[in-house]
Amino acid sequence: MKITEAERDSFYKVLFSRRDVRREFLPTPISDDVLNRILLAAHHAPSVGFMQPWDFIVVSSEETKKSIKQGFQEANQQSAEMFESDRKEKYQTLKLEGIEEAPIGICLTCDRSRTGDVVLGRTIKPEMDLYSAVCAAQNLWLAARSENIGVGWVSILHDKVLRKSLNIPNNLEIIGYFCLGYVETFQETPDLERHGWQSRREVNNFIHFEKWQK
Ligand SMILES: Cc1cc2c(cc1C)N(C[C@H](O)[C@H](O)[C@H](O)COP(=O)(O)O)c1[nH]c(=O)[nH]c(=O)c1N2
Repeated sequence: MKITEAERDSFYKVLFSRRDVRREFLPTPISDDVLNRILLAAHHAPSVGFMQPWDFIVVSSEETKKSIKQGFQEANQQSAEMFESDRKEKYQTLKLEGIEEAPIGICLTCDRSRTGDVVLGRTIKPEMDLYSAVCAAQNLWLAARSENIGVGWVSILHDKVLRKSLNIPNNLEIIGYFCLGYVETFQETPDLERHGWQSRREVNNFIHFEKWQK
């Protein structure tokens, strides 16, 4: 199956207009059909040895979101302390989650023993299963964007908060917690760039030919 030029352009449009969303969420519900398409897209990510090591825990309960939000607030305070003066002040002005505003949260986990101990492709580099689960995260993010749904990855959370709130067994690795919701608009530039925290760097600085160069 060949991709037409128009389809290619649509794909890049989705990819380049994807944003990490924390503040623009609308309360509009996400239908089961839409959610299922997004989760199916995530499930079609590549995975080492075709392990498919992921689970997706879909959260819509306000009470659960509240307990996760509380965990975020604690972790965020702790995180702010790690930055020096000016940076710390700036950090405290950033909005770094949309846990309660987003109609749906999804926690992505990785079952490192899903297909046994010895896995094709993971024999030498054991972290490959975690990377596979992250591929599912990216698929989810892009599929959501193609549905005009914003996604925000919240990693300022201790695992124990998610384990307790979502009943996640200790043998599962927690990859991430994602906030999903329709948005009024997708910003053109990342939040961190618009708020002067970090800008996009020039891609040519990171491309090397033949050998790595300083
Ligand atoms: C693994 C991981 C973890 C996080 C993020 C991303 C990724 C990949 N990002 C989002 C991040 O800040 C964002 O992707 C960059 O700023 C670039 O912006 P766009 O995603 O292009 O909008 C993120 N953002 C945020 O507000 N709170 C968070 O806890 C996190 N955590």
